[in-house]
Amino acid sequence: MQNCDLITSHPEPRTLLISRSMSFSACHRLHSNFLSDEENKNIFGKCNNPNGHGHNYKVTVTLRGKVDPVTGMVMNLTDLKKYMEESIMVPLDHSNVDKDVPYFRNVVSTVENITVFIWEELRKRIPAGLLYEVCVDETDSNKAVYRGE
Ligand SMILES: Nc1nc2c(c(=O)[nH]1)N=C([C@H](O)[C@H](O)COP(=O)(O)OP(=O)(O)OP(=O)(O)O)CN2
Ligand SMILES: [Zn+2]
Repeated sequence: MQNCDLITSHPEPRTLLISRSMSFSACHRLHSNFLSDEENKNIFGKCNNPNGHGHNYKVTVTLRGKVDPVTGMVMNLTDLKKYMEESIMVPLDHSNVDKDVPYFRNVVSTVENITVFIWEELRKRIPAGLLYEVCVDETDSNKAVYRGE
């Protein structure tokens, strides 16, 4: 047995988490079509201002899977980059989330719902069972994490 075999040999392929991050900029307004103007103002406060406001969102996508013994990869991170560009950058970057993204026509653009939207978009593209977690930082203080439950 050679030295490199000693390092990598294991009875079964090892299971790891791998992650990639990407940032996008967008504006939004917290507003529910199912509430009155007064209720919207009471619940969402300054974030209900009709002029909207913007964020630089940071999204981290984590996959969980077995390392292919030949390639040494759970998934090629360059492929993950492509899936993230299609799922995050194309629909959301430099958008007015509430007006430009049909999903948010009747869904409030909270960081929770944006995180679920991104999960659903990624799920259409990433091979079954690999997507583990989507984390969206809306500000330095506010974030949401979704694992598909
Ligand atoms: N559960 C949620 N609550 C709030 C969300 C959200 O997405 N989910 N979003 C907002 C606002 O849109 C905004 O993004 C953050 O508001 P806030 O934390 O009040 O931001 P500040 O600029 O005041 O940040 P400071 O940390 O106070 O500087 C609100 N709530
Ligand atoms: Zn906001």
